[in-house]
Amino acid sequence: MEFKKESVDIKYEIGDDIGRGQFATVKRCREKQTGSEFAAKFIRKRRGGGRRGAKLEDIQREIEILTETNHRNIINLYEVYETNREIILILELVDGGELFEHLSERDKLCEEEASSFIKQILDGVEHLHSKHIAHLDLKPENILLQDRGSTAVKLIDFGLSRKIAPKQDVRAMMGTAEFVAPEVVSYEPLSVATDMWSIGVLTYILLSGASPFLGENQQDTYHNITSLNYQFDEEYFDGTSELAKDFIQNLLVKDQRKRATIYECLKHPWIKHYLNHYQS
Ligand SMILES: COc1cc(-c2ccc3ncc(-c4cccc([C@@H](O)NCCN(C)C)c4)n3n2)ccc1O
Repeated sequence: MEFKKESVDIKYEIGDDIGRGQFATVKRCREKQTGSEFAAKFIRKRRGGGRRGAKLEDIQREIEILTETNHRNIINLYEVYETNREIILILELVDGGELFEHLSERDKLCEEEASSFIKQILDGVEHLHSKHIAHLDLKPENILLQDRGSTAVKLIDFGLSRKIAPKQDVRAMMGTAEFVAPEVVSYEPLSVATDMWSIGVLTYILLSGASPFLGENQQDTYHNITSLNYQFDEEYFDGTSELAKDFIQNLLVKDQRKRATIYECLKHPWIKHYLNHYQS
């Protein structure tokens, strides 16, 4: 995708902030010609030897991934602008807020609803994994709802995503402690299976409102992850089906080769069974 050099203000009216990343701000914007609304992600470029700002190669990686993907559960990228200080991504606007803001109004979801949300996340992740793309930052704030009152899910923030060919050795220490897989904590090779662990953590939280590995501090959280220190507390999981727990247990597996794949998850009865009752 070409990086347009003219000012973004010619075509778009820039609105309020809707979200912030490490080196980026996401703002609402409106195309002047049509009145259509979009999200504009302003990413500060790293300049000189400094550490502030995003590396151009990381920005380009997200753009390549967003350009290659085309799926209803993955955010759509329309245009890219470049100034000497910033790269600006013009993206599909997602107005429903974070899935977990929706959850916080409910404390926890019934299994049909949780299964429907997870099914949509699985559909988006299946599209990524079929192209050997790992998201590597699947966490609640990167799962948005299309509109208020909608149950349509969109995955955002591909800032840490990587194309990882099978057998390729990619290591990195990144992501948010609560959701990272043991191989991230131990700085071992990552793969698309790293996303599957995060889906296990997300499912656990959607069903219980509790976070399986969260400790007093990052150290404790990492230790809980590498020692598989989690349980289905009766206090939170009373009444949760064995199928749902089996789905989670197939994902919170230390050896990534033994972890359920996206394809196995899509065939799991906890996903298939509820599909009939609760079309997303
Ligand atoms: C943050 O990085 C990305 C954001 C987006 C993106 C695209 C469309 C879009 N519409 C709305 C949002 C967005 C981004 C961040 C936060 C929020 C908002 O839901 N969070 C509300 C804050 N909450 C704590 C009140 C909404 N986005 N974010 C896409 C790619 C990215 O790498």
